[in-house]
Amino acid sequence: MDVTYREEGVAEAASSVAARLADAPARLAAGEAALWGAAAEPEAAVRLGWLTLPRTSRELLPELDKLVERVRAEGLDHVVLAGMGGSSLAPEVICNTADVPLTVLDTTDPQQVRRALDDRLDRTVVVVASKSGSTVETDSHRRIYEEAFRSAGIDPSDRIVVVTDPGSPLEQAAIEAGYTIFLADPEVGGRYSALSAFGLVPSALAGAEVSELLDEAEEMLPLLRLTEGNPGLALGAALGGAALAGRDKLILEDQLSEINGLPDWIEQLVAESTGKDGKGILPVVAAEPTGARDELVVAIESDDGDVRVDGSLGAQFLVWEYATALTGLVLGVNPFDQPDVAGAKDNTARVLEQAPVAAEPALVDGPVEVYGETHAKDLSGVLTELLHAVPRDGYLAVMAYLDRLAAFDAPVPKDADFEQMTEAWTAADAQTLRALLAVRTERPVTFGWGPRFLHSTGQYHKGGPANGVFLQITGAVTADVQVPGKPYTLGELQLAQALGDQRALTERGRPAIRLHLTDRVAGIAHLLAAAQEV
Ligand SMILES: O=P(O)(O)OC[C@H]1O[C@H](O)[C@H](O)[C@@H](O)[C@@H]1O
Repeated sequence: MDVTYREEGVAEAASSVAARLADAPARLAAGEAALWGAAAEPEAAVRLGWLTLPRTSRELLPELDKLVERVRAEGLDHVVLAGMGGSSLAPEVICNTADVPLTVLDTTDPQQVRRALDDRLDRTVVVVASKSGSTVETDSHRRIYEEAFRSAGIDPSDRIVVVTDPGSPLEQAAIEAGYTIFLADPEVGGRYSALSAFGLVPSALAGAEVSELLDEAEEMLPLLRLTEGNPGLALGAALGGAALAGRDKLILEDQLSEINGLPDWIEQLVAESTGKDGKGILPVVAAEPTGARDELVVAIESDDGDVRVDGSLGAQFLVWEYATALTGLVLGVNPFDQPDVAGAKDNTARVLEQAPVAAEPALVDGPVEVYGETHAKDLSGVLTELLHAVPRDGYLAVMAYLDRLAAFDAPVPKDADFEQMTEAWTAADAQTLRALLAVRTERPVTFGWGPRFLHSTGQYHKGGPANGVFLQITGAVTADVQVPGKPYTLGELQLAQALGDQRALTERGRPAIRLHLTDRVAGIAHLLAAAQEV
């Protein structure tokens, strides 16, 4: 694994924190929880298990091999993973990189959940992954799949595999239901769990060679003890040193990498670990560098950045975790907690408990309703206003509570080639808004699918520097899905999550506008057209 500084400023920034990090490798190797200060010590004391996962996770392999064999023998070839944040981001990268199919359910969008349910239920195995065992999205997916299996005459205990921490409410429910259970190491936090049962179980079921990941990570262990030639130290010093020097927007480039989708995983790790106490590093995924003075560009396997990081996927996981833990040390934050995630969750619960109040939109422009404080007269005016509201050192976050696969439903001309298909998908994709707005501002524009991002950048939005401006997108639900045993549907939960987060943001004085698409397809087209008029 190699970490190369390609720019003088980075080398200087890294060396400016070298003294502070000098004894960190030895103290980390000794598992010293006091490294991050007295306030963080109790949490750190039960959060350093990731340092030994390349060895300890091998215990899982025999049991996992047996499960994979059984599932194959039964002809179950559709693997669905229900899990949020740390419980699904690593398997997503592992499976994309290994080119094995995995359906990730980290959404409350009824349309997207229906897609998964309608896909080969008779050949589906579902991994329900939740460390805490109490995450509402994952609990809903479990209930929905249990009912779907039963209605199809399938015994859920033949099809549901649970990954959770010992003693969680999910473990209890799984024991009662007779599900196959993999217990994870409770001394590993969610976003540091790539090489634990959370990363390995779904990936192995989907067909990835997970023991190779452990080999790749294990090769790093001796290097991570060194003060010279330690890739984790080199990366942590660059991230932390650059952030202290004002370069706290981390542009992640992976266009030329054979690892597929690592920036989404890094995004959660860095945003949740550093974005708190008004400090932190904002990861920016899928964006072009703009050359702004607060940017640090890290490129995976390419020369397109200020820092170049080369290495296998298993090595990348461990080295980024190590680097992030050190970055927390440099910034003076606890890299193992997520103090501002709970607020949005509490607000969601409150919204669900209240009788629905029909709020009046501030403005309606075609199929798009605008909620929140605005003086604009139309949609492009709203977008202009938001862009102008971004502070000099700030960012705009676009958050779409929609079906992330909907763009692929866009009609493509008959006999279309790949380029024409891509054009049709891009024109129907909410993500395109990010790129359209990015060319109209000097500041970074991020994009997240809701509620997925709530378990990732959501922490930074609320806990990090107060310089974000927020644009939510929600959409009308035409075919909702009831959550069995709960008084709400997925559509209601999804909207409550958006409203809950909007409240959490506005309570902190952050500008937050919600655009509601009364017709999803027409709404996206209208919104993208409006962005082009800005
Ligand atoms: O694995 P779970 O307990 O379901 O948690 C899933 C996610 O929930 C929260 O949002 C945390 O902030 C994340 O770090 C975590 O990965």
